[in-house]
Amino acid sequence: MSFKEKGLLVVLSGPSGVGKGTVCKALRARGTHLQYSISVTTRKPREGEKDGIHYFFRDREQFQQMIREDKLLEWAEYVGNFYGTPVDYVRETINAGQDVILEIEVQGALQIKRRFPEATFIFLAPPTLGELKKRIIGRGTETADLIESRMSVAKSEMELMENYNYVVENDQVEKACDRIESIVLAEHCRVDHIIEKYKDSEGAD
Ligand SMILES: Nc1nc2c(ncn2[C@@H]2O[C@H](COP(=O)(O)OP(=O)(O)O)[C@@H](O)[C@H]2O)c(=O)[nH]1
Ligand SMILES: Nc1ncnc2c1ncn2[C@@H]1O[C@H](COP(=O)(O)OP(=O)(O)O)[C@@H](O)[C@H]1O
Repeated sequence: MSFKEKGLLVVLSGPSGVGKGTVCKALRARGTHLQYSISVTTRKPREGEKDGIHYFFRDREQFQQMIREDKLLEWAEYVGNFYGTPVDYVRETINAGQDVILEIEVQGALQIKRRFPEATFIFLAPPTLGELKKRIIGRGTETADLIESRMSVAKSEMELMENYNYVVENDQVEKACDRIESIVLAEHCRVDHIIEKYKDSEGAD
């Protein structure tokens, strides 16, 4: 019997500074079987960042046009810049049977929850709020004022944890990667995913 299995949409989110970027980079380095969506942003490229590799860098007018043309699965304004996920890539990759991971902030994750509830939502959590603060300070990208406002945003973002299917503590990067890999494996065996797979295969021998 042959059947076509759709890929999963995995949404990895959590407060700024928790380590989303670091964990995604480590998953890539491991060669974990996931496809990484490239977001569109209006923020300026940082040194070493390339268009079409790290982000699609666009101006505000181009971004607004993508919203009008319904080309974004979700989008959010974050610290004065816009970020969004191109919908075509996600749809095509999932339909081709491959799993896609999105590394996005929490507002965007909540939009996906409304539009695409069957996605797998993983909240990356810090071991403690004190540790989160240390990481934000350690990254050195924020001024003292901004650190306090990031922390108050982070506290309210922590309360959104209940909207997710899984919480992964990012105590150690490699352990967090192990947990995410286990979740993806388990999601492929979920009964509703399997039933969908057989429905889609009706008529196949
Ligand atoms: N909603 C949404 N958030 C995104 C998207 N792409 C990146 N982000 C988030 O935007 C935030 C800022 O990203 P970035 O400017 O690259 O800075 P950094 O990740 O904090 O170093 C991070 O929390 C990202 O996870 C997207 O397509 N949609
Ligand atoms: N498990 C971890 N233990 C200690 N430091 C970490 C861990 N994960 C990430 N970090 C550090 O925390 C800071 C924020 O990580 P980053 O990936 O930029 O967060 P985010 O993408 O969620 O904003 C970085 O300096 C990173 O090296």
